[in-house]
Amino acid sequence: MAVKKKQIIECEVIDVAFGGKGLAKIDGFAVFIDQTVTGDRVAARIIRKKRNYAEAVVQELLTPSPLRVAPPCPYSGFCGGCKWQFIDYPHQLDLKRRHVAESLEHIAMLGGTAVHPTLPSDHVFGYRNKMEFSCSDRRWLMPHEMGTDADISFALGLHVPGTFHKVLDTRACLLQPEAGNRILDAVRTYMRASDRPVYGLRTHEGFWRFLMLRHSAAHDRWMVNVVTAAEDREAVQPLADLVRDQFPEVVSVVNNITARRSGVAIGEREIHLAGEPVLTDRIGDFDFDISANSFFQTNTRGAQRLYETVGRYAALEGHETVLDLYCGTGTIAIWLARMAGEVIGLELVASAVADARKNCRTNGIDNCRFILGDIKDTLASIETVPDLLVIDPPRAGMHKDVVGQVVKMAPEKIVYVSCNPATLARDVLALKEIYDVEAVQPVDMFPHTFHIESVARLVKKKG
Ligand SMILES: C[S@@+](CC[C@H](N)C(=O)[O-])C[C@H]1O[C@@H](n2cnc3c(N)ncnc32)[C@H](O)[C@@H]1O
Repeated sequence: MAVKKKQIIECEVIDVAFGGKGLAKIDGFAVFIDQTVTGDRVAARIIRKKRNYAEAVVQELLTPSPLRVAPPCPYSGFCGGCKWQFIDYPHQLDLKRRHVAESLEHIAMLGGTAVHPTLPSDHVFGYRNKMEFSCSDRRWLMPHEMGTDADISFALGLHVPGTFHKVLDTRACLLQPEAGNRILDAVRTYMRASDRPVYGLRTHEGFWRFLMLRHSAAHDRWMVNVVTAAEDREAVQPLADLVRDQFPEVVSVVNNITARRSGVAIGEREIHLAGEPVLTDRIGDFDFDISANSFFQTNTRGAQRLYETVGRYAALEGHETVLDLYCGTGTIAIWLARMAGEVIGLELVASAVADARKNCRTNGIDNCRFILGDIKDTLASIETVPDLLVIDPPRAGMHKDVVGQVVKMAPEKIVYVSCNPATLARDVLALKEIYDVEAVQPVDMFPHTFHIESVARLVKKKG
C-alpha cells in the first residue's frame, strides 16, 4: 500500500491531469493534488484513497513551480469559478492542447492526430458574458474573515468547490467586466436590506435565489435576471428600478421564478420588469437577441474564434447542404449560411429554436430551417445525405443511437465541436472505421479553468 488516508506525503508534481489536478507518483502510485502544477514540491495530506489512485490537498507549498504566477483574484484557491488562475496562461494553453491529444490517444486510440496549439482567448479576464451568482443562508468565510463578526447568514456569490450549500460572498469576480461587480454589489445591498429571506440551499426555504448577469460585449450593455423562489412583484420591482437608475448600461431586467429544488438558475416563469426583454450581442457580422434563458457561448470573442475555425474546417463552396446537430439558437447555422446552399438545424429546446428563427430574420438569412425535437427522433426525418454534418453536443457527447444514425448517414465531412475531449474521443472512436480525423483545433473559451473547447475535422475514408 503506497499511501494511507490522512497520511502527509512530500512529493514533486510531475504533470497536470485532465480535470485540472496536479499529478504526483508515490512508488508508482498516482496521487492527484488539487491546486498544484508541474514542478511544485509540496507536503500534501491524503484525503481519499481508491484502488488505483489517491487524492490529496496541499498542506504546504515547499518549492513553487516556475509555472506559477500570482493570481490577481483574492478568492483564487477558494472559489470554484476558476481554479487555474495560479498557472501561467501559456502553460494553460499547452495543457489544454495536450489533454485533447491524450484523450484521442487513450480513448480513441488515435495517437499522432494533428492537434494544433490552442488558440488563446483575446481577453483572459473580463471575458465572460454571463455570470450566475447563488444566494445562500450559509456564507463561506475567507481565512481573514474567520473569528470576525462577519455575518454568515447571507451570501451572494460563487460556490466553494465540493460544497453545494456554501457560497462565498463574492465582492468582485474578475471573469466578468468591471461594471458587473458594481451591479452585483448594488443587488447584494438591496437583497440584504430587504425583509424577504435569502434562500437556504439545504432547507429549500427563502425567497432570493440567484442573480444572473449577462453582458453584451458588442454594445457594452447588461441584462439583470433576478431569480426568486416565488412571485412577489413588490419585492423585485423596486430592485429593478434601482438597478436601472444606478446603471444606465442595464437595458433589461427580468425576474425568473422557480420553485424547483435544483440549483439551476432557470425559472418556470419569467416576468419582464424593466427595459427590453432581451439583450442584443454580436458575433462577427451577426446580431443575436439573447433572452435570459437562451444558450449563448459565454465568451463572445472566443465564440468568434470558434466559429471561424468551424468555417475553415467546413471549407464550403456555396452550394452545399449542411446539417447542424444540436444547433442551439442557430449561431453556427447562421455563421455558415452565407457559405452554403442550405443549413438545417436540429435542436431539442423550443425557445432556442424560436430564437434561432428570429436570429435568421434579424440577420436577413433565408436559407436556414430548424427542426425541433430530440435528435434521436428527428435525425431520421432527414432524407438527403448532407455534404457537411456539424455536431456540437452538450458535455455528454452524442447519444449512442445518434452515433449509429450518423454512421448510417455517412456524409463526406463532419465538423465536430466539443466542450469535452473525453466524449469527443469516445464519439470519434465509434466513427473511426469510416472517418479519418484530419485535424483538431482547441480554442480557449474559458481561461483559468480546465474546460476545453475544440473543433475536429473528420473526412470520410476513401474506398
Ligand atoms: C453545446 S450547445 C451548442 C449550441 C450551439 N451550437 C452554439 O454554438 O451556440 C448544445 C445544444 O444541444 C441541445 N441538445 C441537447 N440534447 C439534445 C438532443 N437530444 N436533441 C437535440 N438537441 C439537444 C441543447 O439544448 C443545446 O442547445
